[in-house]
Amino acid sequence: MEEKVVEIQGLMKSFGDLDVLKGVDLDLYKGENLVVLGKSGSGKSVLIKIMVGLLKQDEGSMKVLGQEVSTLGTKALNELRLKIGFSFQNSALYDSMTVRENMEFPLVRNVKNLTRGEITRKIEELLDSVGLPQSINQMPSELSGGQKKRIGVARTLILNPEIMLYDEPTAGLDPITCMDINNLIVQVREQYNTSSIVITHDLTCAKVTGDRQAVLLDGQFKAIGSFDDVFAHAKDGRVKSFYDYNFIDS
Ligand SMILES: Nc1ncnc2c1ncn2[C@@H]1O[C@H](COP(=O)(O)OP(=O)(O)OP(=O)(O)O)[C@@H](O)[C@H]1O
Repeated sequence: MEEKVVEIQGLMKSFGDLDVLKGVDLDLYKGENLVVLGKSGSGKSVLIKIMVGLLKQDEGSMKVLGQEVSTLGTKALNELRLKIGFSFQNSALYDSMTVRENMEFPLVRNVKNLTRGEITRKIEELLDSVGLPQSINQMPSELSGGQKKRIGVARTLILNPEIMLYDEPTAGLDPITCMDINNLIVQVREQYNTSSIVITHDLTCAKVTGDRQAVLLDGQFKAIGSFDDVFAHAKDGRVKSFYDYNFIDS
């Protein structure tokens, strides 16, 4: 049987009168790229925050790597978070640090007893994987938006996460750079054997990167499956309209 790295069952979360998650069920399998689609305000970030223990659900279960997140204490939660790589929408590089310093930062903070040589080798290997070995001494301000995203992904990978979370990875990029980032997401899974959740509004990104698509609508996943199953044969009008309103270059 396929191993589940995330298991979500009956998850509910409200803020006052606002019911955001109304019984969410979803599994992420080891080694898969799962795309989460949903319009703005549908609860995608709330779901991710519950996954990394920044918010607690009202009801239901969120198991990550076999552990019920809401029951974890600070130490166990910090250990779990180290296994989850979060690639932010704006790439979240420190502007005052070079690429090398940006990459070193999570390593020095979280991994003890690494020699200078080991740190440099690791940084060079990852910059190579994202196709930017020459950028090591550059400042973020000298990089394009797409290059910053690549460095952001490389920095996230430096702690060998088991799960990658990509938040709007192609937002604000031109179509060719979007394709580069989509291909990078596919490559990362193959090269590092990560399991990933890709949050996006971009259906081309969804199609290229996702093994499965999950559409969050009205507080629940209304459709989960392959791109064609979810969209080509969409029965729910709201899932279909999500497709119809997006440009797709297929
Ligand atoms: N801490 C909070 N307190 C109160 N309401 C919140 C809180 N966090 C989120 N919400 C509300 O929950 C709803 C879902 O928000 P969420 O950020 O998950 O949306 P999203 O799907 O990630 O949207 P986007 O695509 O725009 O990022 C929104 O109506 C938001 O205002």
